[in-house]
Amino acid sequence: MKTALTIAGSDSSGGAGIQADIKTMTANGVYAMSAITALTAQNTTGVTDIVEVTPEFLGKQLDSIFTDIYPDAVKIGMVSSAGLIKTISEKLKFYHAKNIVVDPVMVSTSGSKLLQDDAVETLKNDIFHQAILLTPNIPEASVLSGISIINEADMIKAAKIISKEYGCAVLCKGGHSINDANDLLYYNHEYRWFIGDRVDNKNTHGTGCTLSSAIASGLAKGMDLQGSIEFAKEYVSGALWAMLDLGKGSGPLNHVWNVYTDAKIINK
Ligand SMILES: Nc1ncnc2c1ncn2[C@@H]1O[C@H](COP(=O)(O)OP(=O)(O)O)[C@@H](O)[C@H]1O
Ligand SMILES: Cc1ncc(COP(=O)(O)O)c(N)n1
Repeated sequence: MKTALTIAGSDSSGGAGIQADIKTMTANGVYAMSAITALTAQNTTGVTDIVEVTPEFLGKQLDSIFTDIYPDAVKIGMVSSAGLIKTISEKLKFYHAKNIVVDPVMVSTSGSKLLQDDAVETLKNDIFHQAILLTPNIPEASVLSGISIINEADMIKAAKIISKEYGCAVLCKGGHSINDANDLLYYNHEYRWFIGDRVDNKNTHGTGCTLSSAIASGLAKGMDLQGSIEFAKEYVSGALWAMLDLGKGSGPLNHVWNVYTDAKIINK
């Protein structure tokens, strides 16, 4: 069985973060492991508190994982603060981690800050150049490129700037755009759109986490980057189409829509 690791924060409501990643990897036939950066007290309406682990403890989680069950791919999500990012960077280098997908999580759908302001520079300098792919959403791509993004041409411009700066592929996700949910991949002077019809579903908590961990699952299974993105986009669209409706706010996706094919039965 192929293996994947998520380095991210825990979401007590199970829709985003570590929980979304483990569900995604498992539903797609990959053995999932986790190194937790922070615990969030969170539900579909918002985040009420965050407790970070220490960099030392995060380092021990990563040592335990890499010295035993080596991951075929690594997904990085909420990393919270500079000290934790430094530890992640050192350990990934030390263990020659491969197929690293970085979702530069900054703010939750519900509006809470998940990355400290002074940690953005550390994330850029210490992690990005180790990645095969960065998956910013539109607000994150805007912060990282320094340009405002209001249309698809801006998405291309922003992805190009980020890709040139860090020497890796960039997938600018279009979930926050007013048009269809089209995602833009830029790498090596070339770009490609991954087209997705917008699903009319207010429950989008965890879409970004789910997409990046599905991409990591594809890479772990030996698919190439574009094949992994195609597969991940289909998986997220299916999880939205399944129309799970839980919680009082922006609810979670149905991560097992592809395992139990009758969505009506599992949504009961
Ligand atoms: N309503 C929607 N219908 C279809 N796809 C969506 C919808 N909202 C988001 N997506 C897709 O979900 C993935 C995550 O995108 P996005 O929501 O922009 O990320 P984030 O959760 O990081 O803000 C992307 O592939 C995006 O196109
Ligand atoms: C622990 C954790 N990690 C990531 C997200 C972002 O997910 P979303 O943008 O869908 O709120 C989150 N809400 N919580």
